[in-house]
Order: sequence, then C-alpha cells, then structure tokens
Amino acid sequence: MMEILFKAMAKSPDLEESSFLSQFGDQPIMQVRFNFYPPCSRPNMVLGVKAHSDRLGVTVLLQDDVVEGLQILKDDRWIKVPIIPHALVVNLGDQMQIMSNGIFKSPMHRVLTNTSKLRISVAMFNELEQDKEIGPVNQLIDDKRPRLYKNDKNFAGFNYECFQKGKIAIEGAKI
Ligand SMILES: O=C(O)CCC(=O)C(=O)O
Ligand SMILES: [Fe+2]
Repeated sequence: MMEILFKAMAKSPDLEESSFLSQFGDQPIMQVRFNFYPPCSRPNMVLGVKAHSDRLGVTVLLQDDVVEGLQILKDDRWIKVPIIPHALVVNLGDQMQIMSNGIFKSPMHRVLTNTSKLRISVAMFNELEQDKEIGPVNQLIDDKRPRLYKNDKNFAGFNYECFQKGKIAIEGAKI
C-alpha cells in the first residue's frame, strides 16, 4: 500500500516512480501505533497529543469511528478532521516535505481529549531502512527552487527530540 502511494506521489511533480520510494531503502520498516485516549475530566487543559508534524513519509490513519479529536493547523487556525466512516486519513510527514524540497507539506496536527468518551486510533508509518540518508530529490532542485533542506541520516530521531522540546523539526532541517 505504501509503495503504491509513494509511486503515485512521485508522478505528481513528474518524477520517476521510484524517486521517493528508493530513499526508504530495500528494507523499510512498517510501524503501526495504536493510540488510546482515555476520557479526561479537563479536556480544556489536557491534550491527547500535543501539536506535532509526523516525522516519516506518509501516515495512514484509521480514526475512531465515533469520537472526534484530531485537528489540523491551517492558516493559524485549528480545523477539525471529520470522521468519515470506513475512510482512512492519509497525512504527509516531514520526510515527504524534505524529499519533495518543500512541494509537499507536512501539516501540524494535534488531538483533543473528550470528557466522557474514550477514543482509539490506529496509525501506520513507513520508516526508512536503518542508517539511510534522505534529502531533496535532485530533479526538484533548480534555480527557481533552490535546495531548502539538507540531507539527513537520523531525521526521525531529531524530530522526536524536537517534539519533546516543543520545537518544530522541519525548521531545523533547513539549510
Ligand atoms: O489519534 C489520532 O487521530 C492522530 C494521532 C497522531 O497524530 C499520530 O499518531 O501521529
Ligand atoms: Fe501525528
């Protein structure tokens, strides 16, 4: 599934199919995370997940089919991501923004808690092969669009460090 997505995304800026996919290496790691948000008596004070952008290429998310909570930042405003039964939410991560030299954006998002209902979501991520370096695809760098990001070997770790410190990782990846 991830393979199909990465190939399709490469076609949009008119690249070779494997341009993004090949950066993940021959043995990319598939990770699945189950998020469990218990009810919270002070939802105005406690977030389920604080604001962050996903660190990898693409996140495929199955939201709770009843309880909302996910919000995305657009033009400095938090916008609710609606629940669409049986639909998956596909979100782009920082590594996609880096590989596409900023053409694709990795949005900030957060999860709110709910006073009375628990919420569950399942997120699927595609991690690079160990020690693989990523960087902007060469064909997306030219005079009009100079290279925005440096190549990086441990961006995922760097993103996690930034998340803990409340910093924006993609800013730190800039040249
Ligand atoms: O629970 C959700 O809807 C989103 C969780 C999330 O942002 C993540 O796992 O990175
Ligand atoms: Fe996320």
